[in-house]
Amino acid sequence: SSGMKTCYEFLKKTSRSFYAVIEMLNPEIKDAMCLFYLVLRALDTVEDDMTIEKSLKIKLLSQFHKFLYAESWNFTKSCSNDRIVLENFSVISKEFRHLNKKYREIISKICMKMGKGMIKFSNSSPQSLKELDEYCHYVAGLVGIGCTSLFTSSGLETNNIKLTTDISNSLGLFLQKTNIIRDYLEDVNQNRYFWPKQVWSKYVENIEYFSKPEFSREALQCLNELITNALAHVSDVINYLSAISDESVFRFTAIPQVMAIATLERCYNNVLLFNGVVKIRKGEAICLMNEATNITKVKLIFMRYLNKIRYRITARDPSAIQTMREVERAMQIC
Ligand SMILES: COc1cccc([C@H]2O[C@H](CC(=O)N[C@@H](CC(=O)O)C(=O)O)C(=O)N(CC(C)(C)C)c3ccc(Cl)cc32)c1OC
Repeated sequence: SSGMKTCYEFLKKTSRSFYAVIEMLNPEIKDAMCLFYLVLRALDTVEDDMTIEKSLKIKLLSQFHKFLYAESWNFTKSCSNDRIVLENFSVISKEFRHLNKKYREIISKICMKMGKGMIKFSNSSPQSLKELDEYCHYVAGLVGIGCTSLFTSSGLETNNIKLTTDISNSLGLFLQKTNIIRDYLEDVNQNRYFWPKQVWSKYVENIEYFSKPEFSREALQCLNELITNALAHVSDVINYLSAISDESVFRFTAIPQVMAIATLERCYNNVLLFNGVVKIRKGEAICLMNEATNITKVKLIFMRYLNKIRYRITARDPSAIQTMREVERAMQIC
């Protein structure tokens, strides 16, 4: 339909690389996944927009799942780069209402839970590793759980006994923690602090000090501790991908995960993260997209990056033993 074509245009504008990945999906769930992504992007845009007055933001987050059924609802007061999905939300929600009921129920339930979780963290960022897991569950783990429900309810993935809520949650946490680790400088520059205080306060008095050269040793120690925490999810990621049977679902799910392990490896013990953005090169990303076609190749990709991290672990790093343990545990699964 023309409405769906417009939605794919929105997807292309909000995330070129993810647009390419969704394009590969089985036609049975392609539209549902495109709309799921756009609806989540709209919700995330509300949460991210610091110009929206607090009480209005809380109302929007708690009501969001109902806007899916509010025919003409749009939000024109956002100044975010992704405001296009809010200003044209009525186009997205119209297509959403044409989806099969089983997909609509999954998407609206995830939005309701995510909105509630975002409200819970609207006044304070995660203070501990436990709160970081809780926050990441709300903004990313629920996405993994929602995607898994779409895969299984579509009939494309039948052995859903292995695709449990817990390991689906881990896929989201692995991606979100990698983004939080990678985006240290961008977030701190916007006064957004996702690195838990209980961790960074072991190394410095103020998280901004990590960008000062005289604190680069402490910065690296904190960075390596957070990367070690993220690596604990790798075994769930590999177990999840091992249980996928549909080829297009496999690629759609595996590509972001291999990007994440490559990003974590680039970030490990890398002081450049505190004064610039550490991203994998375009060429490497394209290679990874083409390589992540089956579980054997994905295990080899993970082994390659886990080995590169292992060779860079230095004995004087306080997390060295824990990092080695997580890397070896992950390598055993691969
Ligand atoms: C089984 O679970 C999944 C299977 C496949 C893909 C994703 C996951 O991958 C993208 C991949 C993506 O969107 N990558 C970005 C690159 C970047 O963010 O740097 C992009 O391509 O723009 C991603 O990052 N997020 C955002 C969250 C991490 C918050 C979940 C995301 C947002 C909405 C949806 Cl429907 C899906 C995803 C899954 O979710 C875990």
